[in-house]
Amino acid sequence: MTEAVEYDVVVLGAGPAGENIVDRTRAAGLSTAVVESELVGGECSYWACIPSKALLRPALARADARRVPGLAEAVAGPLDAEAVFAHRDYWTGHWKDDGQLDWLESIGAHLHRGHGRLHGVRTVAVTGPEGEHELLTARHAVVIATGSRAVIPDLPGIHGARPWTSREATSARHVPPRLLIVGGSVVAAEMATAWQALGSQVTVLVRGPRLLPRMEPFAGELVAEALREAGAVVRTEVTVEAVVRDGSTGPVTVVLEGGEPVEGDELLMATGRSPRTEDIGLDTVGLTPGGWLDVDDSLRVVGHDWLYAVGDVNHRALLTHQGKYQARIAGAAVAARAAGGSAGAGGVDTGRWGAHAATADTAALPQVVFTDPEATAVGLTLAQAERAGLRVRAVDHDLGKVSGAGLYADGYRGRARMVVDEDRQVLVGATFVGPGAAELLHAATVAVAGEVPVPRLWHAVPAFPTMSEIWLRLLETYRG
Ligand SMILES: Cc1cc2nc3c(=O)[nH]c(=O)nc-3n(C[C@H](O)[C@H](O)[C@H](O)COP(=O)(O)OP(=O)(O)OC[C@H]3O[C@@H](n4cnc5c(N)ncnc54)[C@H](O)[C@@H]3O)c2cc1C
Ligand SMILES: NC(=O)c1ccc[n+]([C@@H]2O[C@H](COP(=O)([O-])OP(=O)(O)OC[C@H]3O[C@@H](n4cnc5c(N)ncnc54)[C@H](O)[C@@H]3O)[C@@H](O)[C@H]2O)c1
Repeated sequence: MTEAVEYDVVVLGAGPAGENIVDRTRAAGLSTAVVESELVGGECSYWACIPSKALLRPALARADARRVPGLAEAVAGPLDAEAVFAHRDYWTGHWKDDGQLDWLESIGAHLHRGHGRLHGVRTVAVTGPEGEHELLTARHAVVIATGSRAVIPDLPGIHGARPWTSREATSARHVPPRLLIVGGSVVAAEMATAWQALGSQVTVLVRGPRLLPRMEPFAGELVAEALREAGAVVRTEVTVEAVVRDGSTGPVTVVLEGGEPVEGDELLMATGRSPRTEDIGLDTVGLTPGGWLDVDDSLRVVGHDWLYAVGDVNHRALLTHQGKYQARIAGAAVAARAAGGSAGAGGVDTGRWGAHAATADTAALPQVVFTDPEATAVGLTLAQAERAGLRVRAVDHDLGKVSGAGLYADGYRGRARMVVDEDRQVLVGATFVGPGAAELLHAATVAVAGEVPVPRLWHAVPAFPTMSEIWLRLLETYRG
């Protein structure tokens, strides 16, 4: 081990959350090093958001075009899978991180390639690609941004069956004739949409009663309906008991409870994530390896005033934009504390919606699921608001009844809901499901995070004829 190199801040993991904390702490004038064991840009850039959206965009564009009179006939044919893969490969930078390295250099951050582990308080040990060792110390903070990985449940036969995880599902170079997907949440719904459009016969095996269980029930129902119309099989309330695959290239069989076999050519396990914390030296600072990291609202690990955790690893919200938000908040908090501010005193504001509190993680969390139809939501669902003890009223409206939606697509199908806190007269949640609904979401995020009073929303006039007129219909329904 060579002599320790000292920085103000050391970041473990250069995914979107890690990159953003580097950016914020550098902007505050702190010296920052980041340790990365794979590719700078993280899961999101190479095996998650970016490649999945590159695969989905042609599928959604074709679905939209097929609903436009005068255009539908021109897009009746199959997608050109090779061209779609080439588009995906371009967006992942062909799984090289050169572009991100240029950016790190341009902001004066130091990259240490290798596997990082905590080595006691404010210290990180790095094992490089050739087995070389480095020791980094941090004057102010160490930030853990090591993300998450796919979980494969321990079913009989599963490992010999070489299932796909989200990594293979986003980077595959061939279209399997039959793709089985186990899971019913976001990865399952998006990958079913993409691969069915690319030409696979997709079967989704959902343990629960519907797709997208964290959203309003109508979201999963509309997405399942559309998947079925596209030719996919969506089965709910089924339990997978075992997986069988003989040989290296043969078909794979999923055995359901009761013994029913379901055969496919590939199997995607879209069954959730676990934190990458089992081998990052947590035990050297009194924390338990392998778990999600418990943080306060300024993203500081509970009980450690020098240790922060941002992004998936803290389990507050497993979304890129939210990890980046946390990184902006934590970066500002690290800088304020380094400048001498302390909690409750000058410079550090950890109150609700304060500069150093990630309040939106719990009060205004937005998500877009890029299925056909798109399923988008911010804040609380009706059920979540009721569970939180709020006195709420939900109002729904058919999105297809708005002129903008009708013009967008023939036979437009979609639905919207807003959840109003009756005591405070503000929105605490909103959901829009329909083709093109992704771009409706941010207005709702502003209304929820801004706690805009419902009477004031009447003065936010949506342009005619856009889909945003759904806001007027929701307000009218609410007024009765
Ligand atoms: C298929 C799929 C699609 C998704 N699509 C979206 C989407 O459209 N929108 C969205 O908001 N979210 C999406 N997500 C979620 C999103 O990918 C994650 O929330 C996001 O990547 C988390 O960022 P992160 O920086 O916390 O972690 P990661 O992106 O996982 O990055 C962590 C980095 O840390 C590195 N690392 C780990 N351990 C060490 C160590 N010991 N030493 C050094 N380096 C280490 C890793 O190599 C990695 O580069 C998707 C997820 C999946 C699986
Ligand atoms: N567009 C987006 O924003 C986007 C896209 C993809 C992923 N993500 C994020 O990535 C994270 C991971 O997504 P995900 O869908 O992999 O995980 P998830 O945790 O959202 O859902 C996992 C699902 O798998 C099911 N499951 C678990 N074990 C099972 C088993 N043995 N048999 C059958 N079903 C089982 C669970 O019931 C659950 O519904 C999520 O937090 C998601 O928000 C976001």
